[in-house]
Amino acid sequence: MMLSPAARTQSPPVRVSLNQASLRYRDADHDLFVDLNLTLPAGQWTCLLGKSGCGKTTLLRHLAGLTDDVIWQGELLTSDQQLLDNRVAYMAQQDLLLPWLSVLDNVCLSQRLGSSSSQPNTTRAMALLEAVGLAEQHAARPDQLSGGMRQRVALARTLMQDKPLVLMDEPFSALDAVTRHKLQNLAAELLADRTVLLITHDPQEALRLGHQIYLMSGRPAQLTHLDAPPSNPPRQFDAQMAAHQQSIIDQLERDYG
Ligand SMILES: Nc1ncnc2c1ncn2[C@@H]1O[C@H](COP(=O)(O)OP(=O)(O)OP(=O)(O)O)[C@@H](O)[C@H]1O
Repeated sequence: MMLSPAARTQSPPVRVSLNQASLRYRDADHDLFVDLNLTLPAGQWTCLLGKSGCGKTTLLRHLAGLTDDVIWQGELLTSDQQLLDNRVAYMAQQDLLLPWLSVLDNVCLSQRLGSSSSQPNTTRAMALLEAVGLAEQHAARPDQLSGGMRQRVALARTLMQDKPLVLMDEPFSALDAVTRHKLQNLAAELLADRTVLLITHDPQEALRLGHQIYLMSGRPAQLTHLDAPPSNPPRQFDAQMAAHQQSIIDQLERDYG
């Protein structure tokens, strides 16, 4: 079955801006970031790199509305002036699959939990499972799967949701190189018109997928805009990208002191 981007049932792509954002965990003795500015252009992918612990996941969770243990200041604006509530698909670092549901039911979960009274689109869910290589495992429980397989289920569940803002925290980290390449292409295709923020530790992945790339570093953390290739993602990796990758690694290394 051919998979196409989910039928758009919502408003056009949304631009999301964080302005002068400062955040500190209530039990921490320092700010994680201060006066941070970030714009996620509508319908484009933004990739975020940075040393472990610098605050990337916190930033993502904050955009997802999942931080209640923080002191926060700043503005979170959308181009349509609507709140982000219920308009965010969030793929966490942990796969967060429900152990008592089958793989297929996990993929359909957001539709089951949503306000819509319509039945989950199991045909699309099965097509997504086929695309991530797990159609045969649709009736399995998550604990019967490997870590990489579980990550593929979580990705299928994210791609199943029809949300204008998609936040993904290292979504391809547990995959082998060939599967990762294939699923990067699939996600780029199916989320082509969404506003995406993707965290990755892999400069090559950021260069393949990002319309724009940021490096988060320091304490309090700052964002540095890095050049992304001018072509449209997903990009093929070539000699120019390899040179680009090395310059990103050099910049990342500076944060390790
Ligand atoms: N609930 C919490 N309460 C207090 N401190 C926290 C909490 N969650 C995270 N932190 C701290 O905030 C800092 C940033 O954590 P965060 O998970 O955002 O980093 P990260 O850049 O995503 O790291 P990684 O790349 O390893 O996932 C870390 O020092 C972490 O210990």
